[in-house]
Amino acid sequence: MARKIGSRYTAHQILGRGSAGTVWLGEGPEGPVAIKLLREDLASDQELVSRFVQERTALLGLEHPHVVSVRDLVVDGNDLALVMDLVRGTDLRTRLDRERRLAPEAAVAVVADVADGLAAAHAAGVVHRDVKPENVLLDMQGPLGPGGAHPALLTDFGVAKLIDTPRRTRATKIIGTPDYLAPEIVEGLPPRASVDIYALATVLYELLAGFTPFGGGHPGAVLRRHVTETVVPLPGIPDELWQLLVQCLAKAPASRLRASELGARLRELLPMLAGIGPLDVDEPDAERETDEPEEAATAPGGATPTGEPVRRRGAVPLVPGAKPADSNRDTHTSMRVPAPDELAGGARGTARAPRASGAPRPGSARNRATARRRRLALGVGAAALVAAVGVGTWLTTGGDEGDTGPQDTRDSAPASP
Ligand SMILES: Nc1ncnc2c1ncn2[C@@H]1O[C@H](COP(=O)(O)OP(=O)(O)OP(=O)(O)O)[C@@H](O)[C@H]1O
Repeated sequence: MARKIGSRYTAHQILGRGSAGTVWLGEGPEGPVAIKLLREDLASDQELVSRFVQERTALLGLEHPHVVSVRDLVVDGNDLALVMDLVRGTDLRTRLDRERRLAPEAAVAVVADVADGLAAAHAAGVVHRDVKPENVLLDMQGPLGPGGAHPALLTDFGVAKLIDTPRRTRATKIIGTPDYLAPEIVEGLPPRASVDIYALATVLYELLAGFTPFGGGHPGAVLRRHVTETVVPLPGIPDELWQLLVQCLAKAPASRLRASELGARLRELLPMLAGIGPLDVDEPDAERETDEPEEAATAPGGATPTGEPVRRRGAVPLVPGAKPADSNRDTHTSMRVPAPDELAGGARGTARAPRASGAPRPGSARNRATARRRRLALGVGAAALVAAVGVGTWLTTGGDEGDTGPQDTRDSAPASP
C-alpha cells in the first residue's frame, strides 16, 4: 500500500492519525522519514495551501536535538504534506496512558528536554501553541537519561498556526487544547512564548499526578478554571519542584520562567529526585467529571450544541469531521472567548483537589448532598458560560465572519514574555 507523495517521497505505512491528518512512515532521498499528510479538506483549502508555502521558512528553520525537524513541505495535487524526522518510539500520551503517572525524576527529565526544545523555538521567534503529551515524542533509540527517560522531542511546530488562519478563526475565538490553555488565551490575548511554558507546566503536573490541574468536565468549565482557580498541591511532591510548577502555572504570563531557565532549573533538581517513586495521588473525584457537563447541558441555555456526551479531555477536533481512526483522544477546541463576567461566574468550589491515597473522597456519599447543592448554586454561572461556548461553530460555518483574525504569532508575539 505504498503511495507516492510528491516526486521525492514514498509513504509506506501509517504510524498514526491526528485531527489534522495521517502520519506515515516513509522514505525520501536521504532515508526514512515521517510524513504528515494533511486531511483532504485541508489540502483543498487554497488559503491554507498558500499559508503553507508562506510559512516554509519558519517551518523548516528549526533545528534542535529536542525538536522534531520538518525537512520538507510537499504541495502536489491533492496532497499537502510535512516531511519530518522519523522518531522511532512512542508519544508521551501513550506512555502516560500505560503508566498512569511517572516518577518525578523521569517526568522532570522529559519536561526539561521539551523546555530546551522550546527555548530554541522561542529564540527563533516561534511559539508552539499546542504543547501537550500527544506532541512529545520519545526516542526509544536514544540513550537512557535520568530516571530511565528516553530523549523527548517536541513535534507539530507551526501546525496550530497553519490551521489557525484568519479565515478559519477570529480574534474572539480560542483554538487549542482546553486542558493546556493559558489563562491569557482564554481572556483573548495573543499567544506569546509564555503560553508554551504554562502548557508545559501543565504537562509536568499531569505526568506527576496522572491528571491535569484544571481539566475534567465540560470544556467551558476547564477554561474558566484556568482563569479563576489556583493549582492544588500534590501530596508528597518535593517543595522545590512544587515551587517551580506554581511559578510556571502563574496566571500572570510575566511571572512564568522562560523556557531556557525552566530547562536549567529542572535539570538542577534531577539529582535530588533520583529514587523517588511515582507520587501517591488518587484520581480526583470522578463524580464531577460526569455531573458537571450533565448539569451544564440541562441548565437554561446551556445545552451542548450536538447533544453528544461531553468527554473527559478536550472538546472537538481541530478540523471539521475529524475522527482519528486509531485514537479516542480529544485534542482541540474552538470556542468564543468568554466575557469577564462569564469567567467570574461559578468559579468557586470546582477545583480538582488531588487526594492523598486513603483520604476521604470528596464525592463520597456523605459529601454528595453538599456537592449537589453547591453545583446547583453554580448552575446559573455555568449556564452563562456554556451558552457562550460555541463549540465547533466556526468549524461548521467555515468561520468567514468579520475577520479581525488572530495575530501572526511570529510578528506580533515576541518570543520573550
Ligand atoms: N515524526 C514522527 N515520527 C514518528 N511518529 C510520529 C511522528 N509524528 C507523529 N508521529 C505519530 O503519529 C501519530 C499521529 O500524530 P499527529 O501529530 O498527527 O497527531 P496528534 O498530535 O496525536 O493529534 P493532533 O494532531 O490531533 O493534536 C502520533 O501517535 C505520533 O506518535
